[in-house]
Amino acid sequence: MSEGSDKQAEIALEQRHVDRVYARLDELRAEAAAMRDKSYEYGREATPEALNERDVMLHHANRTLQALNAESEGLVFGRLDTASGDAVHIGRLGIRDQRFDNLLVDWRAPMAAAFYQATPEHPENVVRRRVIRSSREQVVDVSDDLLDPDRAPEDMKVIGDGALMAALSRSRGETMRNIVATIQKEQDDAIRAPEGGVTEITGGPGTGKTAVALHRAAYLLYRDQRRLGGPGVLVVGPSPVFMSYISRVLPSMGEHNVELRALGEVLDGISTARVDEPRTAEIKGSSRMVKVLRRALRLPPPDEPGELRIFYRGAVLKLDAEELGAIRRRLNNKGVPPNKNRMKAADALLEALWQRACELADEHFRPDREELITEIGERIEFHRFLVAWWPALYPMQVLRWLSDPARLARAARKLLSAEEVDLLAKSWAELTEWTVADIALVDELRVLTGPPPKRREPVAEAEQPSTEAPRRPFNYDEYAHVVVDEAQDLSPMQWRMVGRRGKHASWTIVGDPVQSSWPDPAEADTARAEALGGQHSHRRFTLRTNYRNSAEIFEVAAEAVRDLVVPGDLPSAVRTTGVAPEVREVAEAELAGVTDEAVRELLARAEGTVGVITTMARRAEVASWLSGVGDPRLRVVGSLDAKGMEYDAVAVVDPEGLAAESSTGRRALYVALSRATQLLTVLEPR
Ligand SMILES: Nc1ncnc2c1ncn2[C@@H]1O[C@H](COP(=O)(O)OP(=O)(O)OP(=O)(O)O)[C@@H](O)[C@H]1O
Repeated sequence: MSEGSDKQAEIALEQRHVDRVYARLDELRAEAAAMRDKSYEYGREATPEALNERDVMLHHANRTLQALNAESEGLVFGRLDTASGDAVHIGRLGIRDQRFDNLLVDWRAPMAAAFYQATPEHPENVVRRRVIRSSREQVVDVSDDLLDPDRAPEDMKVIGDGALMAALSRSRGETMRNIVATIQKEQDDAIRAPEGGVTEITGGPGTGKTAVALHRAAYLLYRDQRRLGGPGVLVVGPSPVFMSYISRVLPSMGEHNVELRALGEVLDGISTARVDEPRTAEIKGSSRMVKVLRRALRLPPPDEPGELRIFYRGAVLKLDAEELGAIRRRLNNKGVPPNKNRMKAADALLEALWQRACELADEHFRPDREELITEIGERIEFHRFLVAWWPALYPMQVLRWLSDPARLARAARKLLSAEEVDLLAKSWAELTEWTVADIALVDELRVLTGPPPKRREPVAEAEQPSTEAPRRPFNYDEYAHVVVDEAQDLSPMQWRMVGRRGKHASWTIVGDPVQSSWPDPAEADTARAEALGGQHSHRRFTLRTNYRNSAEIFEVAAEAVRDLVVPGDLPSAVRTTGVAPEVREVAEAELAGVTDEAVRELLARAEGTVGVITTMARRAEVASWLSGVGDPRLRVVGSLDAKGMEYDAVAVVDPEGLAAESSTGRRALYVALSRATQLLTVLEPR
């Protein structure tokens, strides 16, 4: 038989199994739906036992349905043939037939581990590993690795090779796909590492860090649904664009109970994607801000009343600015969050008024302490004063007050330079929308001020809490596991914010120091260590193969940072396409026209997405050059939004400008140049 007809025969063989799996899947769906309907019946009886039973049934039925209804494409993707002659099919979920025999083994089950772990050197009882590729319910291809030729039966067929290469060469769509069929051994080691403590995954661009982190989340949820499922898993990533790009990976594996948040969306009730100029973001992210904010809270409110004057039984009791200042200092020194100190503030004022009354006492005026305190304490004018002098503090308002350079300079004395104060004050004075770096400051202030009285913060229209109520309590901090992607870019203030969400969590931390856009890694490391608390167990995995870029593209990207790193820090790209990137110098006046032309050419040549990456400052300008293109596969992004993203073809416009704009220079360029899977064009203004 020819290789072609052998392959058709093997495809037909697998199709028969796949048909059985889908038929059984239909049965299981029907059973789960029936169970859900039955649980409603139970509810009608309304006894506490029946209601409890109903809730358990309903929860179970809904979870099962959710898992069974996950994207059905590629449900069965692998098969292992063992030395003892058994065949095991591997899939995105586990399915048993009516006799309870395995029709499909979940990729996360121990039985499936050999699919990822077996190598010709250590075949682990596996003779042949097969990757099955399907389109909907139709098997279209099989691809085999023969791991143990000596133990293979005579008639065993081995078809084609390179399931991984085929997967990597395929064009990319809007969203990231799961990689369950082709997870590589070094990746699988990180995915299946124990849950507790901190698991750190590093590696260069395209080594699959994000993919591995998401598959690890799915794996951990599968292995310990009870511990992780309730408290939940949080995944934090750089931008909303990125979160949307990775949003389908977990649901495609049947996992819905994972919260995905960009750094500008971590705090409940407010979300932003706006970024500051690098220098401003750097100051806002620095841990010096903790002290600045602490001090800012101790300052009197901007419209603080200058004196307190109360008429009491013919006497005028007066506290002047100096006396009020001394009372404020004493209250501040107690270290209690100001919103929790409001009663104490009232008591301190009344006590000072009593002292004043004592000083004024004579034969006509004989004040009584209890009487004075009760009477003045109930007066509306006293309360008006208190509200103005010691107002309830709302984090966003406190931050907005710092747009006054004099006020900020007081809070930042000896912490920020005059130039830094100006930059920050200006950024808040010109505020139309909060920035991503502000969110961590607002979160810090939330803790420092303490909870304000239960009245909605007077926020501007754009900052109104989103109407979509979070499923968990506001600013929930009980996640059982937190995944941080692109961790190299978190500022110290952002580490503090994320750390608050995982007080009792185990962690998966994913990043690449070489791609860092944070200028002071040591400061961020300290904040990170604090955020992770006293986690003792710490394991580290390094991924060394770049699966995204063609070798030709990665060669150009690596050039940008070659002299900044040791050779071992750069991954090796495994796939050659024979297509060299195009690097062109263009006169500035012609840049718009040439960009338009180059992008149209990339769209014509690439099957999937095309990304145009430029400086943050020129984003809108470059987008306007391309407004006539009108192809939904085209994306124009600034360098920061390109973090973690991937496109089939990329045009990098103004690479030198991009490096110059970032505080980490060529590292930012390295990120931009390493986004393409197939084609890269670089346009450098002359
Ligand atoms: N084992 C694999 N099989 C198939 N595709 C893979 C595999 N590993 C990684 N990929 C693909 O390689 C690309 C890069 O993966 P990913 O985005 O996770 O890399 P990364 O290390 O996070 O990159 P960066 O640091 O540049 O953000 C993705 O398209 C991913 O699906």
